[in-house]
Amino acid sequence: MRKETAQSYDYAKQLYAAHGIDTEKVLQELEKVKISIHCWQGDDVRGFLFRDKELTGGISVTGQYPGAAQTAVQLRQDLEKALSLIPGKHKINLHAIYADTEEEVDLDSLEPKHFQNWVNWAKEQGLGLDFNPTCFSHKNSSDGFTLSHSDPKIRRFWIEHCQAARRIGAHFGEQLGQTCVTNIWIPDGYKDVPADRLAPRQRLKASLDEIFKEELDPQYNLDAVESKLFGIGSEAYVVGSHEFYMGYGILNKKLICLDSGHFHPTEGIAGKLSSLSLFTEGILLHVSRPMRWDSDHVVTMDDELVEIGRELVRGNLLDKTHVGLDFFDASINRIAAWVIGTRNTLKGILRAMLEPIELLKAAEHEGDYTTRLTLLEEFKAYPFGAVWDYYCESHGVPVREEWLTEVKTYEKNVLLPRNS
Ligand SMILES: C[C@H](O)[C@H](O)[C@@H](O)C(=O)CO
Ligand SMILES: [Mn+2]
Repeated sequence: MRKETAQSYDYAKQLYAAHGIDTEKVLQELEKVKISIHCWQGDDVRGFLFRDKELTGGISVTGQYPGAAQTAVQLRQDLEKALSLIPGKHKINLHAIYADTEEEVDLDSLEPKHFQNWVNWAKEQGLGLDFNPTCFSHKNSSDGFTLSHSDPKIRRFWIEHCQAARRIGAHFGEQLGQTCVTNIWIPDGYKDVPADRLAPRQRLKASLDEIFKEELDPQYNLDAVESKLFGIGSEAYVVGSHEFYMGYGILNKKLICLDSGHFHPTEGIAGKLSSLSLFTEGILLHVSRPMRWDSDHVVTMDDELVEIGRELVRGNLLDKTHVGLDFFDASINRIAAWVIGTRNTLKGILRAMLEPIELLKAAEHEGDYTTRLTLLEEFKAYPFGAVWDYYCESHGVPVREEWLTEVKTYEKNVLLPRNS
């Protein structure tokens, strides 16, 4: 441990201790937080199954930064690099299109064997895996509808894909000894105001009932459902809205996924966590950064991230919440994107753990809002960065922006040659 890191940490430790905050305990708690890092930042959501297919489903990646992973081997190599720059042990979130197989296989016929290379790798690295059926970028989703499609044949295809995905998820959980969260998101919706909002929702509900009919051991697989307000081409109506999935998830004991980019442009998700936690089996977060729309910018230390961290920590919700990321930016180095977004998410949680929660709650309880505001504001300048640096260094990962040098070297030696 470098002298300056240890000294700054000791100073910070004393400052926090004066308010009853035990930084050693806080870091033990932070150690338990696993972030589910989405693989799709590494290759702009292309996957390996249908590489000639354009990205559809009302989502979009912009930017032309060189060095995107072209193969599963490259993607794993890039993830390893990113993981080496992030403190703690985490999970990797795969989409079905990331099957690593020589076989020509369609989404409805996917099996665990098509992901065995991922499982072997995750075992070697001590990582967990999460999973998602890919209900977009496919010929059967070309008109924007999948599980709520009016054609029963198309619906059947997507039902079978989601059923297959859950089995793959359970396989991950069983093989890796860490529960896999399998999350269903579909793009279904209309560009313009529909005449019938109900029928597609009835069909979606029936499809989900079929998908979840097979009982899977919750120790291996947990199901989640993800809503959205609008996408490109589904501006007027999305079948799987927040209200739809909130009802479905509560009634059917599924995790509800909140993606921070999937609500009204000024609506945050932090304030929803306490309410949801009272009624749901659990929550899945897709921490993202919407800019004017669901633009999936890299997560930064903005007010929303700070609030999400606070709600998770103050409400003791970390045990009930699976914290995943969801952004894809091709205008910057993709490994840097993972590192910035994941380190920020951990830092947001750490910052919240280092606030004088009991003092704040007591002040609020007594109606002493002056003390509440004073503490909140003064703690913004407390040296949480010194505690973070200590955490990074004690985990053998670079402190502060030092990690960038490693990413730049990797870019020169590994990423840029991919494009030559
Ligand atoms: C790749 C997508 O971002 C992901 O499946 C989904 O979670 C989403 O957020 C779509 O907007
Ligand atoms: Mn999402």
